[in-house]
Amino acid sequence: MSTHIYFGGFAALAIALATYFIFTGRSSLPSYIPGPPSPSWIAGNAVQIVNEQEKAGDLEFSWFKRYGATIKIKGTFGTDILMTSDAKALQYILLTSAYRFYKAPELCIALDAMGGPGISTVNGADHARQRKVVNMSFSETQLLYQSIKTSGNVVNMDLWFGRAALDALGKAAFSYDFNALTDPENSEMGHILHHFHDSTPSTSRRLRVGLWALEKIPPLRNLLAYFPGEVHKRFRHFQDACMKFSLPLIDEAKKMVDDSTKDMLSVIVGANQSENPNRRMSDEELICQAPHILTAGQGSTTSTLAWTFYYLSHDPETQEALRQEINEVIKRVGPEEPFSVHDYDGMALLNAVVKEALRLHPILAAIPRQAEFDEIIPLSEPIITENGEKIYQIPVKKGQHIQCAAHGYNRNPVIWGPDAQEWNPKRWLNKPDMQYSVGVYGNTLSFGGGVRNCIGWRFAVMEMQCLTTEMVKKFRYEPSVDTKKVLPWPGFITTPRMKGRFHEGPQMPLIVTPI
Ligand code: HEM
Repeated sequence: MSTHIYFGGFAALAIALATYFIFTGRSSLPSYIPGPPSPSWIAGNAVQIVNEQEKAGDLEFSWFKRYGATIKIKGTFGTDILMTSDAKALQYILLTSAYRFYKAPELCIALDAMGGPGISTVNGADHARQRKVVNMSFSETQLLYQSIKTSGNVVNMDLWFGRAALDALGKAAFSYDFNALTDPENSEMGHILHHFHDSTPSTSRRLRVGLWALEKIPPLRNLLAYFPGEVHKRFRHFQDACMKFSLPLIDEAKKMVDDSTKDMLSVIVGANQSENPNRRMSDEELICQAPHILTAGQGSTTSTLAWTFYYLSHDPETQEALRQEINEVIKRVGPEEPFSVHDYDGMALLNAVVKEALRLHPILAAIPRQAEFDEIIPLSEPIITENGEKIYQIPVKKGQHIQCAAHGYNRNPVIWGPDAQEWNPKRWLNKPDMQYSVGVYGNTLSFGGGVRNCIGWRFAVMEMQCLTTEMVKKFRYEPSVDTKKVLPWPGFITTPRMKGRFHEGPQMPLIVTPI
């Protein structure tokens, strides 16, 4: 049976390839847009971004430095990709145009394989419908977080933050205890998520070609269920674990008559039931929200927190100033009183530290989009052609693939100044208004932008404010001998990993001393 399926799959792939090369032109973008040479016709520059750099973003920076803020790179089978770190172009693509640029199909297929068709992978009217219902859960949620425990002198802060972020998300999103902090050995979800992105090769040529084929020949997606690979098994395990805990919660929430439980999932279920029946999410759509919230919310917050403490450990002056800021709030509100949202938002240095870590380490290296119509994209940094002409607008055709470069924009010196590559939280203390609006928090691209920006950004910021405050109040941080070997690994999401020891999972080994 499966031999027939694979044979059929390969035959369809061969036909699609032949059709593609006969009927499509090779270059979809104007020839004056500069860009790096492609090392591979099959996989293009896209594979280089993950395979040929030690630190996420370095390669893209070298291209932007050489060719300008908007460039052309190559995707699978020689297709053109427009990659931009230009503020005006990003504002146009992500905010002004809303659903005229869809999330790129390649990414939706990969995310579907992880968590099924939920809010992160649907487009257009379906996205607007799901987003409306899911949005309510984020406006009503109170942040819950665990008390802090450490086990020794050198602590893998990424592992620790991963557990804290999972438990906080479990309580706030599902009123469910994953016991990642209290019983880490037996927390199934804790284990799955800590190694979730290990070897997720958004990297290899095979994967690129596979995603290309799945995009061009949708029936091939039915074969995914038979795929034997390790990564795929991990995703299936994750989806099964999500079903196990979320199905009973959804059933219970449907029966609830009052709205006393304010976790995200029950708010989503409740909001869905009060929706016009034609606009309601189906049970399948409801079930898929849990894996999407977990995959989108846990690793991202964990890595950002790990980098925040990496920089604080290297910057004792800021660490101490932050401790003082925390102590001033404690003096004002009282030693036993919890800080309010207003207190956290009023802590200038705390927010500067969180914004600077987010700016330097966006979780998604690029936010991929695809034009749904022919478009003219405006630029603030012109392309200068070989004969010196300045180009301020680029025409793109329906179907054009675009990469909104998060690293590139977040460290673009035209926007952030000559020290854009450096850790400098003070830049946020007196920051002038920016000319273009791109992102929701500090105007970085780290939470995306526009109609499908990060729905959990406020939750993530609160979580990072709370955990950073608690951890700085109680402990002091210094780099360990291994800290300098930690690199931002450019996988499906960027995670901190030890050089040459990627397979061990995300790590941030710091010396932690109780105060
Ligand atoms: C530091 C933490 C986080 C970062 C850096 C981050 C980043 C992002 C980015 C860049 C996107 C946009 C992707 C795109 O446009 O293609 C996104 C979307 C999303 N995020 Fe986050 N995120 C974080 C935390 C969270 C949390 C805590 C949650 C849930 C509790 C969450 C839930 C989501 C969801 C559901 C989407 C899809 C929204 C949609 O497509 O409408 N994120 N996130």
